[in-house]
Amino acid sequence: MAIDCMTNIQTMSQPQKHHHQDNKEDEAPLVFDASLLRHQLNLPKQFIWPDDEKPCMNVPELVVPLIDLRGFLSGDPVATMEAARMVGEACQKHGFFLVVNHGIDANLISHAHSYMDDFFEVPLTQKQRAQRKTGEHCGYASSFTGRFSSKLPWKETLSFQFSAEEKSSTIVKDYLCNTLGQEFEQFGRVYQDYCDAMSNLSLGIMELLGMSLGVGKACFREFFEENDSIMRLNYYPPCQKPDLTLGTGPHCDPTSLTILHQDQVGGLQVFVDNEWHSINPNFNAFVVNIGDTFMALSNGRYKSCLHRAVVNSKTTRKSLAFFLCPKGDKVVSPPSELVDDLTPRLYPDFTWPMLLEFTQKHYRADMKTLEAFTNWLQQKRS
Ligand SMILES: C=C1C[C@]23C[C@@]1(O)CC[C@H]2[C@@]12CCC[C@@](C)(C(=O)O1)[C@H]2[C@@H]3C(=O)O
Ligand SMILES: O=C(O)CCC(=O)C(=O)O
Ligand SMILES: [Fe+2]
Repeated sequence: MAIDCMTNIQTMSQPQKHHHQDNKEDEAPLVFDASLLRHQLNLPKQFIWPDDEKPCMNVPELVVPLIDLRGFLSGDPVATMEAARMVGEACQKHGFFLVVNHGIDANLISHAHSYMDDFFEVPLTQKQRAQRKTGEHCGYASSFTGRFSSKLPWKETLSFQFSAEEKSSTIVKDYLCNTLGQEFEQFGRVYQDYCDAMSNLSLGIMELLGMSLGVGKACFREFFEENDSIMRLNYYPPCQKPDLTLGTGPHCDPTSLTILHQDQVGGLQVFVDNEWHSINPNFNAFVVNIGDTFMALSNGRYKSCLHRAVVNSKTTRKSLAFFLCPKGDKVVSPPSELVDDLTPRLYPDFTWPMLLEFTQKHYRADMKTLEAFTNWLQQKRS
């Protein structure tokens, strides 16, 4: 069956029912164990996506600027202005861009990918030591079986909290060691270093975003200096029917800025101009995208764009996602320079924990999240 790649946005904007609301009692809870599922001829129905959301594999490549950060990182003013201009242009269009010469050690990136196997290739029961609990966003999740009962993603994830509050925080290493055991100490160290590097890089990108919006380089850098971010390891096992399911369903990141590193397999797609486009792998580059929280901080000038990941029948795919989030007590409110009679406030003040609570409890994040969240806040406040 040929599936039209022009997706029906209306369908994707509906809030999704939670598992406990629509799971039939006579159905055994589903467990995503790739080592067992790969021997089944057919996918369990929960993984089969509706026709208008099924993936298309051969999609056009998205034209995204490749932004060279070398000049910016070494303090060259001309190169910095050019990088800021390119960032601004991409963020007004779709919110996705690539950065190269970003200063992150290639060995650290390689280790961050290879250490994923140490975790995801152990038996399910061992991974479940870190089981993500309902209502929480950290820990191990095999698909999202505990949260949703349909349109399940073909993936496993391990997520953990990062805090940039203290200079030498070991929050990532401690969490991983404490939940997975002492044998994961080196594993913990790798992701602690990786998160430290990502937090640093995101502060640099915040400078460029501030310059591009005409509010100065310090504005957003200072706002995010004490970030409480989320790191997620995405592990997509091969799937016998990749044309029926998705690795990550269409969504907009509710967070502020995402820095993603994908391996050489490919699968990331972005919805631009009513069509899905691929962002092809490039080991030297990080894929950066604006999330809903930054869209609100920019008073809607910069876009948080719908994206998804497709899977394939041959190879496991891995991606590393660092989701920059403001510290919990920071009020998300656009700088006054971005608000005037022509461009009045689009969203009310909020804090990141409020938006996180909303998306976790009430909504699967999509293009209408901020609108739905605004209505929910207004109802709650009246
Ligand atoms: C299915 C989903 C998981 C997610 C919420 C979402 O609806 C789409 C975005 C996902 C994400 C990415 C950033 C971190 C996270 C906690 C968030 O706020 O949005 C996760 C959500 C999650 O894992 O629950
Ligand atoms: O794996 C990918 O390429 C995308 C993952 C993603 O969008 C996410 O984790 O929010
Ligand atoms: Fe995402």
